[in-house]
Amino acid sequence: MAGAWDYDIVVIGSGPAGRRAAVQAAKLGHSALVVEKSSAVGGACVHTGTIPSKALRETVLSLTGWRERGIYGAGWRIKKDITAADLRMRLDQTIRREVDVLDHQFARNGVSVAHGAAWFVDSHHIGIVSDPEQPLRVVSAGCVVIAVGTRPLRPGDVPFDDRIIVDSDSILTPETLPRSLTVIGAGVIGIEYATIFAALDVRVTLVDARDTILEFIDREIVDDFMHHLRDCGMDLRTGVRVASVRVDKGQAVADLEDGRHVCSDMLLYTGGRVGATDGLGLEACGLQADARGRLKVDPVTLQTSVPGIYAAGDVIGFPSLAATSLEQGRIAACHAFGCALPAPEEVFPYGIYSVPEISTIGMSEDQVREKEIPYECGIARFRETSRGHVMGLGSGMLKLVVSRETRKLLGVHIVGESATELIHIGQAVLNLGGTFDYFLNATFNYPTLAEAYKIAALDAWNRLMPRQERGRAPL
Ligand SMILES: Cc1cc2nc3c(=O)[nH]c(=O)nc-3n(C[C@H](O)[C@H](O)[C@H](O)COP(=O)(O)OP(=O)(O)OC[C@H]3O[C@@H](n4cnc5c(N)ncnc54)[C@H](O)[C@@H]3O)c2cc1C
Ligand SMILES: NC(=O)c1ccc[n+]([C@@H]2O[C@H](COP(=O)([O-])OP(=O)(O)OC[C@H]3O[C@@H](n4cnc5c(N)ncnc54)[C@H](O)[C@@H]3O)[C@@H](O)[C@H]2O)c1
Repeated sequence: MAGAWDYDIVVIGSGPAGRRAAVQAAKLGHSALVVEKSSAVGGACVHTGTIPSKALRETVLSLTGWRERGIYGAGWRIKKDITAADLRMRLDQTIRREVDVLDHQFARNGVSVAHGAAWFVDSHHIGIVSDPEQPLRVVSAGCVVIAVGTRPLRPGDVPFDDRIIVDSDSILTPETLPRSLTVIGAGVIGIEYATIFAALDVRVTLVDARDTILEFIDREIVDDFMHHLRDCGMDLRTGVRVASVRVDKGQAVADLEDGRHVCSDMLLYTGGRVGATDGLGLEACGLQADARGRLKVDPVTLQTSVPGIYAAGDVIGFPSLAATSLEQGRIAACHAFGCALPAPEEVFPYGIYSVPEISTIGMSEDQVREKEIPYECGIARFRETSRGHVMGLGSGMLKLVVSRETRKLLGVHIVGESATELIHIGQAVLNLGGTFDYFLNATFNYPTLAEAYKIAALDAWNRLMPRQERGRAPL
């Protein structure tokens, strides 16, 4: 391919999907150009999504002393008056470091970067405008990866002013911290921000049209989580739509369809996201996005209906995670250059960085029941572990779902401190097709929260084996 085009591959967007596609292509010996319309690389992931929300969470947990309250009491605070500037400081520093690492990664691997908005002139030519004063640059490409991600959905009837009515981008730069916050949309983004602000002692009301939240998570874990939300004073209103949103006397007002109104200092609208495909000139290469701006691809190769044009990351929809976007970028680049495709992982974890964290992998109890697989569960509470005592944890649980017939691990579900890290132990056993005997027989570091795996496995074993047979059963 080399020589026929300016670049073997042009990647539009420098988020997780674009970054991984470009570096993978370079590692395979191909020339790659990343076009990024923002002034810094990293995508929504680094600048407005994953990383800022996690940095904000970490700042709130450390400045409030939230993790220590189990020891020193609910009134414990590290810093009494936390300001918007306090939150911004760590966030800016984290973003700067992430951008530095990415710039260096591109430079090291010989990936070229052009800052400017890209669009299709035709299926092998990409126009780039970096500055309206500068002439248009057109580059030719052997293949193209569309990795433009998504942006917050901003319905026309919601009067966003990025001060009182904000979305998940503008909530990162508040002038002052609100004393009360209404969050419309209890998807993952809404739940993460609602719980982060609740940990700051902000009075939070969370509204969602659906009757239940986090439908894809095991119900027992969600019930435990909901108990936390209510315990920290959050007003949770499910099964009710927001009819309209307005600003009245400097306050945000959400008028609910059930006739009630919710007033607060700030309102965060997190009712979904749309693919950033408008302005890409997709018609010039024969592609069309759906109503939510998303593109259809072959799920195995990530190639669109136009040969040589791929799409990866949030722009192709579910599961819309940084973790999966990275892998999709790699798969697209490998396929583009005829390299053997890595077998896709059978199951991947979900991590929700709410306060407390939730993480899950494999089948929930409801899913196992639906499939009529004979099963048993084992549960461990973090307060049963010595590490939990040392940390002052009064809550947190780990649940294993195992097959009665094969003893295979079917699912792991965790709510509580370090859930998003602990899940990877279960992921390894699950993806290697292991049984829960692994946890029964393994020696874990002590004291650790990982010990909860052993406690839960013993609980499952107790339930599986009638008491009189336990002495004869192999452990
Ligand atoms: C608040 C929030 C929290 C999140 N938390 C998590 C989490 O904890 N864990 C997790 O796994 N995922 C999380 N996500 C999801 C994660 O951020 C996304 O899955 C990931 O960023 C998607 O990567 P991407 O490469 O598809 O696109 P993006 O990261 O969105 O990057 C796309 C890039 O393309 C650029 N672009 C767009 N159009 C053009 C154009 N025409 N020309 C040039 N450049 C263009 C954009 O400027 C942008 O830089 C979160 C998302 C949000 C919003
Ligand atoms: N930790 C993570 O992995 C993480 C974190 C954040 C985001 N993400 C990704 O970002 C994506 C987008 O998340 P999201 O939370 O924006 O979208 P979402 O579509 O998951 O949730 C939007 C919610 O808003 C509700 N809603 C919409 N309009 C409403 C109205 N008028 N009144 C009441 N409720 C209304 C919907 O019922 C829905 O529950 C997710 O798919 C997720 O994969 C992942």
